[in-house]
Amino acid sequence: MTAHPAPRPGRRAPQAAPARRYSAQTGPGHLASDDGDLDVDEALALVNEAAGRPGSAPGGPHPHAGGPNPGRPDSHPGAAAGADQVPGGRAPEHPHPSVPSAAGGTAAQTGHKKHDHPRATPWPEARARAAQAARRAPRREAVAVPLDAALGRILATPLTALTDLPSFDTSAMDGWAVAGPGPWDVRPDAILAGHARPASLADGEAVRIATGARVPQEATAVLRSEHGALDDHGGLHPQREVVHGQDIRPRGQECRSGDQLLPAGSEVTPAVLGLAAAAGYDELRVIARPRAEVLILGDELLTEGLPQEGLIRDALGPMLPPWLRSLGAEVIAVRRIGDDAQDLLKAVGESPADVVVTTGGTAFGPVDHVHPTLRALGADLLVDGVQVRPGHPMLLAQLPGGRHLVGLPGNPLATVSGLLTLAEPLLRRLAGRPAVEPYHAPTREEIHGHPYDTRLVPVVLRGERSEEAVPLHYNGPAMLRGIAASDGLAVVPPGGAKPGQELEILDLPWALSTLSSPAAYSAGGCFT
Ligand SMILES: Nc1nc2c(c(=O)[nH]1)N[C@H]1C(S)=C(S)[C@@H](COP(=O)(O)OP(=O)(O)OC[C@H]3O[C@@H](n4cnc5c(N)ncnc54)[C@H](O)[C@@H]3O)O[C@H]1N2
Ligand code: MOO
Repeated sequence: MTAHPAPRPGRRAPQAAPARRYSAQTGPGHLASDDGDLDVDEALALVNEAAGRPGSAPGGPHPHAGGPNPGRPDSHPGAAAGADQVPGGRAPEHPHPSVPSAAGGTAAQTGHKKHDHPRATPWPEARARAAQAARRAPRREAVAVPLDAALGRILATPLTALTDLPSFDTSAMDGWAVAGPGPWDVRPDAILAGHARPASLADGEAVRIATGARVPQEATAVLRSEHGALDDHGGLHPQREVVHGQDIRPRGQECRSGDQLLPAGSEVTPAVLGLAAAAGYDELRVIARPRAEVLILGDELLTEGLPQEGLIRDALGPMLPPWLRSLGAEVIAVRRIGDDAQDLLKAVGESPADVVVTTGGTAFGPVDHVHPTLRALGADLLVDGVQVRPGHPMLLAQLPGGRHLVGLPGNPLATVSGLLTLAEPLLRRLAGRPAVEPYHAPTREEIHGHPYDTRLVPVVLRGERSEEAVPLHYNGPAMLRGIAASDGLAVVPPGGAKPGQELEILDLPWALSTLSSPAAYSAGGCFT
């Protein structure tokens, strides 16, 4: 993917609604820091401050934020908007028939006033609640890790120089260290990088020196090899004017011992690793990663081979762990639970994870055990359904002890929707990572909307500066074909979007990395 348009300023999170509670459980939760390390919020505030943006939670007030859900309908054809949809109203170019959108207008236009899921939370508020849940979670500890394990982690303490840099006066060039005005008598020895303190240099003397070597205290300049000429008697003559101090890097030029190089809350990038090593670090104190356990539900899932006899391949076991890691989590286990209520209860109840992520079983079918499990455990339902398509049965609960459970719907694109809506803000915050700045792009085509719910539609970003979002086919809840070829998900407000309308774009976590390329689009265009 190419560069994004300039991101819009961050937005503030609205006040979260009170949690719906299965039983009288009190959430734990504080983030007060009682030692020198910063807690996650403090670190985030610092990073946001350094970046000149207001403290923001993902999915703050949203242009399409609905008010409280008006009530329960008997039924409405708009529910079909959760089914396989065709952006722009065009027929999909694939052999499987799609259900055409029945939600081509706003709620007012279609006469629908109610929602089929009475407790569903508006999409922007669901994101804000997930971020807020992380703020109330038990404080994340700081851990010391060796440099080679710190990549991608978040600094729990400022990176403070443990030494002056450079730590001695250094030659910036290969040439001669000279003392006083030339010509100079050249000494026979040479000073190389890594050598201990060099012999002193008398006025009128020069000595060969390598880049990075210690400059003798008496040296007044370094003359580059290409700027000096040797005569037959060992005399060195400058070929151009020599300025006092030239090509000497004085000790402490970059920093003094104790200087703050980076604030707490910074992400450890390869460059930060290099800086930390140069500044004397062997290990870094970083925010502990939230531990996630993935529970894959469903008796119909195969882990290898071709789908057969009504069984299908598990698409989520391979997809979720790397996705969760890219959001800052440590994935401690991926378990296949099947459709057994007791197994699920035991697995969730005994999980040592900070965040249990389940797939499937969120709806109300005969073997959908997530709700009964949460009820049995006395969990607080923070989000129970979201006004978003696909993925509306997704949920977020706080388990006793302050752990969280993200219930992702089983339809694979609905799973992605749940990941971006609930898991992303929760894990990002728990991991101490700053919220991603929202950005927008105009849609090239009309995109049909759901009458009341937000839609998340896979798009590619076109144009030299990725300034235009092009919706992709194969965006049905059970399909991954569109998302696999996409740069991100467009947030389509209830009622849909007209050509040219600016839409928020949710990045995929790898979209900005070197893994990303617009090749999927340019390779054939069969997805749009
Ligand atoms: N009566 C209603 N039924 C359903 C509704 C509804 O509102 N009323 N909502 C539908 C929507 S929308 C979704 S999304 C699903 C959510 O269902 P669950 O979370 O309970 O998921 P399952 O029923 O277990 O599975 C749904 C679907 O996804 C397939 N699946 C599950 N796990 C995987 C996996 N690991 N890899 C690939 N595919 C997976 C599963 O086979 C089903 O086809 O509920 C609708 N029903
Ligand atoms: O439409 Mo469901 O929400 O398939 O995800």
